[in-house]
Amino acid sequence: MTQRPGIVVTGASGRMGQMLIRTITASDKARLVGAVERAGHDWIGADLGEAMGGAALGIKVTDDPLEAFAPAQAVIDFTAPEATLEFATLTAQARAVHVIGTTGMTEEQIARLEPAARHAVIVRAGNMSLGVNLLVQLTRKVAAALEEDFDIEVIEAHHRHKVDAPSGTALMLGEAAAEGRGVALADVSDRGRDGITGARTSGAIGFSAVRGGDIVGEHDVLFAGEGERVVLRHVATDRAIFARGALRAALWGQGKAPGHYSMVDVLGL
Ligand SMILES: NC(=O)C1=CN([C@@H]2O[C@H](COP(=O)(O)OP(=O)(O)OC[C@H]3O[C@@H](n4cnc5c(N)ncnc54)[C@H](O)[C@@H]3O)[C@@H](O)[C@H]2O)C=CC1
Ligand SMILES: O=C(O)C1=N[C@H](C(=O)O)C[C@H](O)C1
Repeated sequence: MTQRPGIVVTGASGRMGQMLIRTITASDKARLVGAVERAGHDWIGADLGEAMGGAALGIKVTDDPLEAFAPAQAVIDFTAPEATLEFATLTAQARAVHVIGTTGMTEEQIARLEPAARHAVIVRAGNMSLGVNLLVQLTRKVAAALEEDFDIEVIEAHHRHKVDAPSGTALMLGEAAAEGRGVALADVSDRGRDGITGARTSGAIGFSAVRGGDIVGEHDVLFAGEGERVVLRHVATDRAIFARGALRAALWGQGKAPGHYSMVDVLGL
């Protein structure tokens, strides 16, 4: 029997890091082989399980990704843009699959992933859940079916700790709506209205972000016409949906040709 792939989680103490660790340790398809946190974090050197308030796991949290990635077949990374860029280089050197959930990356930062994707598999998505990736497909179809007199607005809500806006998911939905309409999102995107904005620009795709409390993640794509509205909605109530998707991506990527893939590839949508 082939050995279960060994997985390292970066950002181990984070909201997603801890959810990923629980998901991987509960899985019979993968092994957790390492946990990385940023230098100076008070978990460095501690046993991961004990740091999470449970039984020892026999894995020490480290701030040395090079050493941690050496035995790994996959790295699951939900951290921050510059950290993810560093991890991409090191994951490619280890020839491991890099699953990237980090959002808030600029176009320039995304382009900097390409050298790594020439040597290893990268699976990157602003949302790893099955439901959102289905919603992306539906958004493209509805946008293609409706005329431009239906105004498109993407409305998202997240917890008070989220640092980027619009969310990665909102941008995926906006991209899908723009593709459905046959336009480039950069040409029609309308963000952050404030003050005397003037009337809505015809053909714009608008974005609004709500931040508060412990909201896991909610996304509406509103198609507002004269006399009717269509609303496509996804509501996440448990971060486990993202962790399950990320683990699925790490397993899917084993043995695949190097390249930059998305959850649409993983899910076969
Ligand atoms: N694609 C998806 O399905 C999802 C993506 N996300 C994204 O994942 C990212 C993390 O989200 P949360 O877990 O809520 O944030 P968080 O702030 O709870 O966790 C981030 C963790 O990364 C660590 N970190 C930062 N720099 C690091 C470095 N250089 N080395 C090692 N660790 C480092 C931080 O110390 C922290 O523990 C965000 O960009 C968020 O938008 C979140 C949920 C789902
Ligand atoms: O930061 C979060 O929490 C989430 N981030 C992702 C995003 O930016 O869309 C996915 C999910 O909505 C939760």
